[in-house]
Amino acid sequence: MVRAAVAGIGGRMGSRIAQILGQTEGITLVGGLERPGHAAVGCDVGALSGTRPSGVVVEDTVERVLERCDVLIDFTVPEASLNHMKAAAAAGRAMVIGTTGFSPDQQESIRTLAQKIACVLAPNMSVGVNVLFKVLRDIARLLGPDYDVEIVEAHHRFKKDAPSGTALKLADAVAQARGCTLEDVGVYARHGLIGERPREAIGIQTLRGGDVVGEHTVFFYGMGERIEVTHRAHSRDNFARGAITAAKWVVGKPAGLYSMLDVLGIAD
Ligand SMILES: NC(=O)C1=CN([C@@H]2O[C@H](COP(=O)(O)OP(=O)(O)OC[C@H]3O[C@@H](n4cnc5c(N)ncnc54)[C@H](O)[C@@H]3O)[C@@H](O)[C@H]2O)C=CC1
Ligand SMILES: O=C(O)C1=N[C@H](C(=O)O)C[C@H](O)C1
Repeated sequence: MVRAAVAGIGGRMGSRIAQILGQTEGITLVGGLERPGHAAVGCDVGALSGTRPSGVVVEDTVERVLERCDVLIDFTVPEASLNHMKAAAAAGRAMVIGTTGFSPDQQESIRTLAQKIACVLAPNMSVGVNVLFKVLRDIARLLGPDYDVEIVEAHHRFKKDAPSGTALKLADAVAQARGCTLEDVGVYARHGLIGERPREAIGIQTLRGGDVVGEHTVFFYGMGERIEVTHRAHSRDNFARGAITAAKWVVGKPAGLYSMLDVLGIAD
């Protein structure tokens, strides 16, 4: 039985993961972590997962949580996830990180820490989006440079980072397929007399509002036709199930940084 703990257990994703974990075989919720002062601190973890009270409460220090788990599932904020990963590396515990919005320096730190522990890092844990990551490369390669790529993502009003981690990874997949880097061709805003569209640009636009769970569309605009590929999340359950699948998969794996493509067995 895999022993999992959830960081950010009082949040939108963390609370849903706790509930679904309570109904999943082969894995059990043994701990929860929240930021100091959060209302969930001190609450019974079993009650949060919809099972019977366990006598284990949500903590506000990561070390105490790591003592009793095999894997820490983290959906928090970038700075917290990185601190949790440092602690997990010191304690020798695996991690699943769903948090998005890491800076390039923070991503580099994650790569370094993953030399010590096994870690699944994925901006989107749904099966659909991960299949899209793969398929998109083929579409981009087959269409070639004559098709203009624009990506539009929409999320709820509470989301803190933009563009979404998923949109950035979709854009990166297209850039790689075209033999360039997102750093060179990403266009994140347009305003004013900006001139004609550079052929190689990959536009990434962000919408925020209401309770939109998560929507991503990749447009391939040609002359006289276009392809639109859209993924819509109907709820957070697919992300939560993906995170739990990743947690069961990563325990016992050699140290390294893994993606959901590895978990799903569809990596190149
Ligand atoms: N990879 C994926 O499939 C998905 C990733 N996400 C990402 O997950 C992250 C969280 O998203 P939501 O759950 O919607 O946000 P949220 O704001 O509802 O939850 C985040 C939780 O983390 C807690 N937190 C903050 N600092 C902490 C600390 N130092 N220690 C422990 N807990 C701390 C907050 O109190 C909050 O309860 C975001 O970066 C989001 O983009 C969201 C959905 C799916
Ligand atoms: O913050 C969210 O809600 C989501 N974030 C992820 C991202 O940034 O890509 C994934 C999902 O779309 C929901």
